[in-house]
Amino acid sequence: MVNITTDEFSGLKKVQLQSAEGTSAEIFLHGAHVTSWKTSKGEEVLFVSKQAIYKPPKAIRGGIPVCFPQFGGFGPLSQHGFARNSEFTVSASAADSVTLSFTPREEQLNLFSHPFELTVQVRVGSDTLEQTLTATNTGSEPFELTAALHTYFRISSIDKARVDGLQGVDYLDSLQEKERFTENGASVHFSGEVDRIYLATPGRLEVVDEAKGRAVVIEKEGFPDAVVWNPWIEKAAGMGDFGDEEYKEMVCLEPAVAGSGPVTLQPGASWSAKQMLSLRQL
Ligand SMILES: O=P(O)(O)OC[C@H]1O[C@@H](O)[C@H](O)[C@@H](O)[C@@H]1O
Repeated sequence: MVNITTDEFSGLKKVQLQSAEGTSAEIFLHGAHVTSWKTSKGEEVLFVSKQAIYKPPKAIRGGIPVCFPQFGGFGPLSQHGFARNSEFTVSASAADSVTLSFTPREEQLNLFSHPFELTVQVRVGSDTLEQTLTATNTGSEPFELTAALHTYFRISSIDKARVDGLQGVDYLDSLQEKERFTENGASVHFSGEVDRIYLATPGRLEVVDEAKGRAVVIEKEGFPDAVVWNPWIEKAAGMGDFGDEEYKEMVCLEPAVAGSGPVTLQPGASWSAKQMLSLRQL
């Protein structure tokens, strides 16, 4: 049975999930946007800005925005596509999982003339969260898509956090006109703005939080790339829905179809990709 409630703060509809062991998540119908994933001990793993604006069509700052049918500026649409700005409906549910679906409205089809259905399935397990995107081309012509699960992880302090698993991987540096570099370090550390698209990465990456004594393990399928982002001081100050100091509390690690090239979806065909999040104590 689906548990749809009205969020007290924003007045928006959201779905709450709980696993048998007590892991929980909440997902707003606006954007199929996961805004909370709590361990069975009640500890929040995701970051949401205290200044997030809960006014559709604005996307919520934090949690896991769904970037579709475009990631970033890889296409003609505005940044990250329009799924994160759109209302979804519940198409299936259980206590520990929900499937939300979305088809573009007429004005969106004027911008992106390819009808599709997008579903986002979210499932919680014992200290895990699994999220699957599935897109079906319901039109009569092939189209190209890029996408990401733009996951904001809460960390205790940016100087004690790192991303592991990217050594030897090439990346496009979005701060240097997408120039291509190779990651030499065993870990990505943060001491300034970082905005990189790592290409064809391993399927398992980690956001390690030394101060918390834990790592979030990100396993991904169908998303070749991974974006690492922290806005740092200046960009944080320029964002109206993000606190000036909040860059210290978050790291984005985003499984993506981006720099490795778009996926082409033939008429009637479906594309699916997912991330599985779990925890590892250090
Ligand atoms: O402000 P937005 O549209 O949510 O985007 C946030 C960031 O998202 C990241 O994925 C991009 O790589 C950054 O360049 C961008 O600044």
